[in-house]
Amino acid sequence: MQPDHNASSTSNRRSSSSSSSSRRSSTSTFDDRELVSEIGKLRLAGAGGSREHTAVIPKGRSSSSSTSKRRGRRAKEVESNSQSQSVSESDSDEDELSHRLNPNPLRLHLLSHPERGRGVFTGSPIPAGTIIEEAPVLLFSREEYEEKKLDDTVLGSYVFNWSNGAMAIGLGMASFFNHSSRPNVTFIRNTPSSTIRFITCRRVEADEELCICYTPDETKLWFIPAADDTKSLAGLTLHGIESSSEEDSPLIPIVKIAVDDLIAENGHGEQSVKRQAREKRLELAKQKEKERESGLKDKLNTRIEAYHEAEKKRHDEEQQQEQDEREGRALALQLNGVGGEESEIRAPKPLRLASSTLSLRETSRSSTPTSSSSTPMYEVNYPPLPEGMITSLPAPLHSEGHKSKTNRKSREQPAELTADLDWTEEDWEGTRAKAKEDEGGWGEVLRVKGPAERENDGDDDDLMEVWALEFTDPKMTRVALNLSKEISPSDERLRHLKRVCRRNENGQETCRIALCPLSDHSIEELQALMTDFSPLLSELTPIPFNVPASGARTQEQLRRKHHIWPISFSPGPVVPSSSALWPVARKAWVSSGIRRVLDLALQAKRKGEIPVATYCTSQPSIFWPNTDGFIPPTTNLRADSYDTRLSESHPLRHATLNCVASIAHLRTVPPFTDVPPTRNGADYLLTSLTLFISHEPCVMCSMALLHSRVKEVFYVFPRKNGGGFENTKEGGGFGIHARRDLNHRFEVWKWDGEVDEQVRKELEIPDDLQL
Ligand SMILES: C[S@@+](CC[C@H](N)C(=O)[O-])C[C@H]1O[C@@H](n2cnc3c(N)ncnc32)[C@H](O)[C@@H]1O
Repeated sequence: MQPDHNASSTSNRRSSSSSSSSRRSSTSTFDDRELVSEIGKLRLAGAGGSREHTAVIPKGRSSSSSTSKRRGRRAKEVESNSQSQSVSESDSDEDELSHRLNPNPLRLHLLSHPERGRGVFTGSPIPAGTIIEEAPVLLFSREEYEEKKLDDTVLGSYVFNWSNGAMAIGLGMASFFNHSSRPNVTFIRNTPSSTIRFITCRRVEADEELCICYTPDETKLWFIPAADDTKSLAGLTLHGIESSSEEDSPLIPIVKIAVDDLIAENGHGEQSVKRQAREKRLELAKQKEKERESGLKDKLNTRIEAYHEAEKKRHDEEQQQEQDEREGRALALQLNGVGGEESEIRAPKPLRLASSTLSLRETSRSSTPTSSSSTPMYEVNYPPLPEGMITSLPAPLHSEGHKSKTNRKSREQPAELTADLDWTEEDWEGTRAKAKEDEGGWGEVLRVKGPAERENDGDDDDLMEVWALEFTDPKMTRVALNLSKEISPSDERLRHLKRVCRRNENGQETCRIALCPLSDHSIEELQALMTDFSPLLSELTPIPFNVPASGARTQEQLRRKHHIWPISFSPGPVVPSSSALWPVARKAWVSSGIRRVLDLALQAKRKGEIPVATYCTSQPSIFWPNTDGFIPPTTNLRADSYDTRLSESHPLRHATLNCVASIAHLRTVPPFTDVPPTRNGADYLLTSLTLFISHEPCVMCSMALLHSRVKEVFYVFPRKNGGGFENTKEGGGFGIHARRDLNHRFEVWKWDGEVDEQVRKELEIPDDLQL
């Protein structure tokens, strides 16, 4: 048994163990029990130094009558001693006495399971946290273990990994705990005392098997684990308590016949038999899996049928209910002395009230001009609702209801088509000239890069630190390279780097191998890994080395960065860092948008609002990008808005959300109604539109913009806390506009030109306010 360990040596063991364990069951049960019994005695006599309960397996085979008498006596002792076998049991003399009288209070015993072989079972419930056993171990050094080829013997299935590569055979019950992926017993190795402590990790019921987890990774097991049913006792053979013969065990014939058949058929050596036995087992396992799958299919079909039946029942009930209601209404009409045509009642459909709460009133037919005026119309009057209770949801954004009246409080900012930006190229040139004169004025904008853009653009000369190995002996290259692939296989952060860097330094070729980012390991960890990997590497010391943080997108970058360390070259558009290369017209247009939102924010402040304002518009067509996949914006669609949380006493009336709502509303009125939305609410889309905003939006608003598929955003004042865009290399901020893990990206630009000091002061807002 090699819990969570020794993966390398399990594979050669796999072939042998199950068949050997089965044969063991048939031949060595008696000896095992004897051994366990002796250990039990030793420990009870105090030789093991432990006073915890120890399983005692009676020596030899007794007659079944004497066994059952002993069982009966034991059961009584257990009952009189109660179930309190927990770790915190008191140390009194009385306990000692009861312990001596009752050597197996947990009524542990071995049973043979058809698939798992022998296992430890309990006759009484055991609370969680109970120490089952403190088992002494026999230790083997790894060399001794491998040299003596213990792995190829029966013992191979019973070893625990110990510390420093040593292996241990657990005595007592330790060797008989079978594996379960949902164990009820856990174990702790105690190296100073060379013992393993087994403790229940949950309550164990009477007659349940006690199992430990050999390894959480079941692919490392050297046998095919049987289904996890620690409670199934059916057909099991008792070991130790009742007499058992080899033939009793259902395990023995199955495997024995399999192995014997193979020997008879092939006459090959032991290895071949083991291999074929394993194949046979695999076949059996596959067959079982098939059976399980077909069982699942059956179950699924049953569930589908049950679902259909339930659906049908529900449908029938609904029909019945509707029928009842129709009859009830007709009756009510008759009682009120009006014509009983059920089709004339106009009751709102979704609300169902008991018919006794209904009253009818006549309404004027004139409200429905298309109906004939001869027949009176009736509406159902519901009892009055408590005052202030909202009786309907706000109408969907793209609906008649929204345009006419809604139950929402009327908006202070009705969605209106706002004025276009007022700009000319001359303005820009003028402001630039003036800016020079005054050393102020309007300036450029800077690109705010999200994490996905920074990874790709290769537009910077940033460096990152890695651990590298440096050597001059070319023979080291292979082993060092293999180590680097082992330490950081396909590491995203190193994808742009070539692993090997060769340089001719001072007339000698020096080779460096990049191992991993510096932060991944301490030097001590790395050295330990290197020594483990190959003795050749133990002579080298890893050094921290600066390498380019990204690959190259242009020839110029390649030349520059390659000088430091060889990197990959993936030509492509570089994300510009500023507006410096833009046409003057676009700069002028953007600066007028910025001016607009600052003016609007000042107006909001005058109205007593939080001074944050937005302006959303489409780019003039002369700026439309000439790229595949560009969807032209809805031209002339423009809205502006500011924060109305204070005036509307509504926590969600942030400037950005107001602006998205205004655009959505505008799309529902002429002249933007010609293209109906594909689905309800699709009007919220800001596809290919540009948004100007005075302050960096909060995370919620940034997500709303992402959701709305905005094309680009310009803002003036960054946020210290809680902004959705700014994202530093050190990991601050969210960079919501360009993340690998989100499904839309948009450009974000920050105004880097002058802002009048007075305006800046007026528009200052506390850092902790969400915008
Ligand atoms: C440490 S021994 C456990 C006692 C063993 N059942 C016996 O009869 O001696 C480990 C062996 O038990 C068997 N075994 C343990 N857990 C099992 C499981 N969940 N399913 C099938 N066989 C299991 C395997 O043959 C394994 O090599």
